[in-house]
Amino acid sequence: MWNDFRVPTVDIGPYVADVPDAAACAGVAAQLDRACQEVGFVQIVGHGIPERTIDDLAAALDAFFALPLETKKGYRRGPAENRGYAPPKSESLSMSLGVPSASTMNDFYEAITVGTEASAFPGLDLPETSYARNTWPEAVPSFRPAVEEYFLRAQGLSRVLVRAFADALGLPPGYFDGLVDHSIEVLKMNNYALPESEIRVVDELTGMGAHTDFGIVTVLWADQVPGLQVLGADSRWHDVQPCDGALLINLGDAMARWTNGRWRSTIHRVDPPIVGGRIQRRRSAAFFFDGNHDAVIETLSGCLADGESGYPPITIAENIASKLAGMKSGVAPVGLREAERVLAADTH
Ligand SMILES: O=C(O)CCC(=O)C(=O)O
Ligand SMILES: [Fe+2]
Repeated sequence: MWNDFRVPTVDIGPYVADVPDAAACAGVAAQLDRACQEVGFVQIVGHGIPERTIDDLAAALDAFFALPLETKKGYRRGPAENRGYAPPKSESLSMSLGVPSASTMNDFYEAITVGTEASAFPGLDLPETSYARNTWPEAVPSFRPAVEEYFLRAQGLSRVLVRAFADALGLPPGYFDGLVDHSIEVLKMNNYALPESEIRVVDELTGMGAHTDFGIVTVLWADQVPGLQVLGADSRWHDVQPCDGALLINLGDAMARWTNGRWRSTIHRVDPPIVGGRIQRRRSAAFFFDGNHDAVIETLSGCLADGESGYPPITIAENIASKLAGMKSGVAPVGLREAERVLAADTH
């Protein structure tokens, strides 16, 4: 495996501080700019999210996924609503890029998803499609408070990150604030586990298919079980595991579109981690900070190449809807340039 690849670590502490120090923030912004151009994945330390909050999230996730499958299935929602429980093999992430998986089998993760509801913004009359009501699993009473606490923290960190991104891109301070003040936010908690009986077909199994994330930035908590792989600029897949105490972040489609590809919406996937012939259970929680549903993503003037952009304007909600249709219903979006990158990647 190619060893030059590294996910840079950035201490976001100066931006989280009560009284930010301008020179320290400028240093952080410069590091972010470099990391976002070269890799599109960053390990964030100094994020200020208490260890206890993260431990409680992990415990909530464990308690939920330990429920019997039939109980969990009671929390399913329709394919147009990005909420509730998704059983193993009910979704295919590579189809969000329009790329069918080689095995034609869906991804084996199971997930439960919650997000910001329209009722959080009573004056705005937000559409239920992007801001659907949540289904909380009442069978695990500790789930909701633990997940809500983490959700608020991840939201706070995302808001800090987009302020740092504006600085890193040389934009006016707070440039993105008006585009994220009623942001679509979704926390997708993933469990990669399989019954013993299914392990024989391991060659055909995909934990989560290759995809880019749909929004602005994702805050990704993952345990340290291997499996996550990132497609580097060298067209090879690289294993990524978070360091102790770090949260991964990665950029989504909106950032690649705004910057005309200067910043990378990095393709990633999850392979089944197999140790001693057994699939190891792995858990993650991806907080997607997607931006206002009605914000138009149009390439920043400073990022046009000879006045041109490779990406036509699109609203945040339109982009997400086309991706979800691929992932949940198999309706492939067409002509996505990232699909070519997946097809060109080294197959190992
Ligand atoms: O499980 C992981 O580490 C990645 C999850 C992910 O990429 C996603 O939910 O979009
Ligand atoms: Fe992802």
